[in-house]
This record gives sequence, C-alpha cells and structure tokens, in this order.
Amino acid sequence: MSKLRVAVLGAQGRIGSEAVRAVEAAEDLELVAALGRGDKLETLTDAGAQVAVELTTPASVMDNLDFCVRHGIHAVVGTTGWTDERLAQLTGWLDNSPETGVLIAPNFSIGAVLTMKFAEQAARYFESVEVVELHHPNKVDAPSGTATRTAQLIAAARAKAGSAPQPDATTTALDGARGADVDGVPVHAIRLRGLLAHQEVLLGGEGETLTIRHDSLHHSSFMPGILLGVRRVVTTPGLTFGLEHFLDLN
Ligand SMILES: NC(=O)C1=CN([C@@H]2O[C@H](COP(=O)(O)OP(=O)(O)OC[C@H]3O[C@@H](n4cnc5c(N)ncnc54)[C@H](OP(=O)(O)O)[C@@H]3O)[C@@H](O)[C@H]2O)C=CC1
Ligand SMILES: O=C(O)C1=N[C@H](C(=O)O)C[C@H](O)C1
Repeated sequence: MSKLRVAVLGAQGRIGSEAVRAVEAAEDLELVAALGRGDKLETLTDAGAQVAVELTTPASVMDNLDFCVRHGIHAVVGTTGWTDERLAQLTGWLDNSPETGVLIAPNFSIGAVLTMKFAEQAARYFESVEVVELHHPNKVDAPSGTATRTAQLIAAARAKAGSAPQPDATTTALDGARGADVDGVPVHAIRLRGLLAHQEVLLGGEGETLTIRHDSLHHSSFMPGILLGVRRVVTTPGLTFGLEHFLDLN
C-alpha cells in the first residue's frame, strides 16, 4: 500500500518539530515537505503533499489553509486563533473544494479532549464553573484555544439545561481580575516558565467542588492525535472541529 504523503507547516516550531519526527517515524506516512516561515507554499504541490499538518501561528494559518484547500490538500490544524468569522471563511473555501477535508483540533492530546468532554457533562450539575489554563511564557495567544473551546462547550451545556447565571457578587474589580468572559464562563490564563500546557476546570455547588485537571508534560502528548487526524482527514471531507469526532468516546 502506498504511503500517505504528508507535509508539516511550522516545522521548526515547538510542536511542528515534534510532528516532523512523528510523521517520519510512522510506517504508513511519508514526510514530503517541512516548511518554515518564508518557504514557498508551492513546495506543497511540487512535493505532491496529500495532507498538510498546520502548526504555525494565528497570523499565518488562514493564508496557508487558503492555499491548501484551493489545491485539494487536506489539512490537520492545531494552530489557534479561531473565531466565527474565520470558521465561516474556511467553510466557504471548502464549499468550493467539496472533496477536501480539514480537521481543526483545539487540542490533540487525549487527556485534554476528555477534560473538555467531562467538563461539558459536569457543567449543568454545578452553580459555578471557571476555567484556568496554564502555559509556557512563549505562547502568543490568550486564553488558549483549548480553554476557549472548553468554556464554549460548558456554556452551551448550561444553556441547553436552562442553568441560572453563575453567582458572582463582584461590583468592583481591577481589569482582568475576573478573567476573560467566554460566553459567560470566566477563563483565567497563567504564563509561567517551566510549564507546558495545563488546564483546570473548577466547578462549585453547595458544600462541594469538583476540579478536572489535565497536564501536557511533553509535546509527545499531541502526536497520537495528530497522526490519527492525518489518517482520518483524507476520508472526511468538509470541516471537522475537534478531535473528539475521530474518537469513539460514547
Ligand atoms: N492543537 C494542539 O494540540 C496544539 C496546538 N498548538 C498551537 O500550535 C501553534 C504553534 O505552537 P508552537 O509550536 O508552540 O509555536 P512556535 O512559535 O514554536 O512555532 C510556530 C512555528 O511556525 C513558524 N511559522 C510562522 N509562520 C509560518 C508560515 N507562514 N509558514 C510556515 N511556518 C511558519 C514559526 O516561524 P518563526 O519562529 O520564524 O516565527 C515557528 O517556527 C500555536 O497556535 C499553538 O497554540 C500547540 C501545541 C498543541
Ligand atoms: O501553545 C501551546 O503550547 C498550546 N496551544 C494549544 C491551545 O492554545 O489550546 C493547545 C495546548 O494547550 C498547547
């Protein structure tokens, strides 16, 4: 059987360099291109890439995906910075290239995907819920894509269950003291040397609290998810948002 031809964008970055090694080590995949900033996107078509793994920056990801989708190259995207406007633009591009698949995964690690799932399940049983994400200080975006997605899932679950607004008597606060408001869920971002990627979902009810915590201790935690995405995206046209859609979680 022929190997799937894979390119990595952001190949010199923290996660991109790990992805290059993971693709090279996979027997069913062939690394045909490894692009850094300034490299020509035509390298992808010249190399005959079938799947691009996009691990760059929020400022670069849209141009890269525009090129990939126009050329029928499937994409597995870990880069953050997704807004409704960006998703609508990407969906429009995919409508013009109906056989192309794009997976956007806010987080590729199984523990983080489960954290989101558990938080979504627990959200309606507690009066209060807040998200704390903790990352290395080189991260350029805050809050993290994972925390934003977690808060959105929590908010949607609470809205569906008809949950009351969260109790909070704060009337005066310094800017940022109560975190960012993501659909009514406070999200707090910590940047600390020594950390990689961590998240806590704090839930509180009368007389009890529940904390769901996940820690990515090494970039290797993201690799099985990336490889699963690469193998599945080629037979999944259109936009898939979240690795959970490629996992049997029920
Ligand atoms: N979904 C997930 O599970 C994970 C997602 N991420 C996300 O992945 C992204 C990258 O993270 P990280 O590796 O830590 O960041 P890095 O800054 O270490 O890596 C990004 C790399 O992309 C390069 N780059 C920038 N623009 C382009 C471009 N147009 N073409 C090719 N390469 C380009 C950068 O080059 P230069 O240094 O010259 O700017 C850099 O080498 C972030 O958005 C992060 O949040 C990270 C980990 C897990
Ligand atoms: O920048 C990172 O490091 C990470 N980014 C992703 C995010 O913003 O959620 C995934 C993970 O948290 C690591």
